[in-house]
Parts: sequence; structure tokens; C-alpha cells
Amino acid sequence: MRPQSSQQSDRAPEPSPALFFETVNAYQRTAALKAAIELDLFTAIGEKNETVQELARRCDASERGLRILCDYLTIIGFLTKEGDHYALTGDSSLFLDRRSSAYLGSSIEFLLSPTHVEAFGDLKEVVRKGGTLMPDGGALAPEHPMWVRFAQVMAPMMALPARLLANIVDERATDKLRVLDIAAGHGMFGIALAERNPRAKITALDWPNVLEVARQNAREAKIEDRFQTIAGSAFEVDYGDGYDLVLLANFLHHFDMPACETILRRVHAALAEDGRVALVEFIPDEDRINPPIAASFSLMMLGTTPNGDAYTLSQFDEMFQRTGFAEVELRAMPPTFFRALVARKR
Ligand SMILES: C[S@@+](CC[C@H](N)C(=O)[O-])C[C@H]1O[C@@H](n2cnc3c(N)ncnc32)[C@H](O)[C@@H]1O
Repeated sequence: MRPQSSQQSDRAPEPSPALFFETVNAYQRTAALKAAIELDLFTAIGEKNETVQELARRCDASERGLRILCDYLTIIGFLTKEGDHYALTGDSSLFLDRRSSAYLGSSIEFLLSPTHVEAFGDLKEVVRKGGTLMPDGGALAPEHPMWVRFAQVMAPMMALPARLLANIVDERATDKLRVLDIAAGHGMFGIALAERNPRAKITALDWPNVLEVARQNAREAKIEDRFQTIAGSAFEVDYGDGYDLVLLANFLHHFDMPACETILRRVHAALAEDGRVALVEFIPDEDRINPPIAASFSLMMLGTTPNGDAYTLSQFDEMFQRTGFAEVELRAMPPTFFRALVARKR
């Protein structure tokens, strides 16, 4: 007879209601993180206010409330606790202490905006319909104000992916580079290229209200003399031609495959003969369930767009083939959850 412990490990785990309980209450997890960001709790702990009493003073909140919030944040992994002292984890220190240059706290103004949260208010009906219940195409309505907010508050989250992409597509950073950044938003992807390479010239395309934010970022990065804009829909405006590089960062996932191909055909025509297109996307594996963050992004598109999706590499390959591109290269972008796809015109 085998020992008890090995018999146990061969068996399927005992059924448990834990996942149900945790998932049903997951809105509290969101609420706890939001409250901590709004109370500036992570900054307060980073400043060495480590006990409930110190934090209550610094955050202008009750001791009872802070004790329960800090314990909860410790349980879910945002803090550590030693005796009655709390401390930041490495991630919290980098991303949630307001004094960090990689601070992500302001992104909740987009990610938890009423527009976004309400899009998931009746997911059953969204699933029945197969697309967003938001009016006028949801996030795709022309000049939707949510994109101005996105451009204002998501730039810090995109600064690292933007630098990583610049390394991938312009390693030497010395060659002449005419870049079209489609759906530029905050403009960080084009700006990162221009900051590295003094011979890079950027044309950012987006809705006019969003481009105001991108122009401001270009001014702050001191590259405004190499930064132009094209205002309007990427399906309608004239892109111009002769670009060495076209960027499509976090744009194609909003559309169905035929619409993506319309954009890719327009991009193909706008590129110089040896030009390339670079996509930054959530790209799940072929099983569509891994890696979890990229694969879960399909649900975001279900709730907020009529037909958007997180496309797999084979789906992108198909789209590139049908629109005349060659030599598609997939690149990981660690430590971010994005992947880059670079395809040549010929
Ligand atoms: C998710 S953001 C991506 C911004 C940036 N490229 C990034 O990766 O962070 C999507 C952008 O697409 C823009 N957009 C949506 N529909 C568009 C259209 N038809 N033409 C041009 N831009 C559009 C939005 O204004 C927004 O800036």
C-alpha cells in the first residue's frame, strides 16, 4: 500500500467553493485597490508611514478602515506585513507610489471610468448580442471623449512598451526614419522613437481632440519640431506615403478581421518599398487561454466594441498574407504583457 500523502497527490483536488467566493467578491478587490490609490496609501507607506496610526494621520482616514484595508491589500499581494508594520512590495513601490516615474495610479481614471465599468454592467446581454451595448459603436464612436482621458492618463503605462518597441524596430537609432503612428493616442510610441533617434520624424494620426494631448507630450519631450499630425479616422484620411515605419499600437484589436485588413492595405500602400509595419498587441496563444492577461483581453473587447478581439499569431499571419505583407516577426516585450509583430512590405 502506498503512503497516504502520495495517494492524496494522485487524486483530483477536493471540490472547493473558494473560486466562486473569490470571484463573486472580486468587485471588492477592485474597490480596495481604487480606495488605496485615492487615499495615496502606497505613497504614504513608501514615505515610511508604516503603522495603522501613522497611516491614519497621513491619509486622513480612520484607523479601523486603514487596518482592514492594509490587511486586505497584504492578503492580495500589494503589501507585506511584519508585526504591525506594513511595507510596499517591489511592484507597489514601482507602480503605485506617486513619487515613482512609473506611477500607474492615474490610469484608474480610464480603466475604472464609468464608461468602462458600465460596459460590463449587463454582460449577459452583451454575450447574447455578441458585442457592446454601448451606443454608436461604443469605444469606436468618432472623437469619443474616453480616448482623450486614455491619452491623458495612460501615457505612463505605455512609456515602457514604447521604449521597448523603439529598441526592437530601430536598434541603431541613427538612420533616417519617417514614421506614421496610427491611432497614436498620447503619442508615446512615436515620441520614444524620436527621443532615441534624432533623424526620426513622426506623423501622429488620431481624432483631433486626442491629438492635442499627443502634441503636448511631444512638446514636453522637446521633439515637437519633428512631430506632425493627421486628424481624422484611420479608415478615411489620406496617410501620405513613403513611410519607413508605420506603428499600429493597440488599435487593430478594436475591429473585426475585414476592418483590420482595410487598415493593413492602407498601411501597405503608405509604406516605402523597404518599409515595415509594427504592431503592439495583446496576442494570445492559439489555445486563446494563454497567457492569461493577453487572452483575457478578448472580454474587454466584447464589452466595449461591436466586433473587436485579441487576435492570435495565426490570425495576424492570415491578415498580413491577405494584405500583401512579407516576413512577419513576433517579438516578446518583457516585462510587459504586450507582444510586437513586425512585417515587411516586401
Ligand atoms: C487603445 S488607444 C491606443 C493608443 C496608443 N497607440 C497606445 O498603444 O497606447 C486607441 C486609439 O485609437 C484611436 N481611434 C479610435 N478609432 C479611431 C479611428 N477610426 N481613427 C483613428 N484613431 C482612432 C483612439 O482615439 C485612441 O487614441
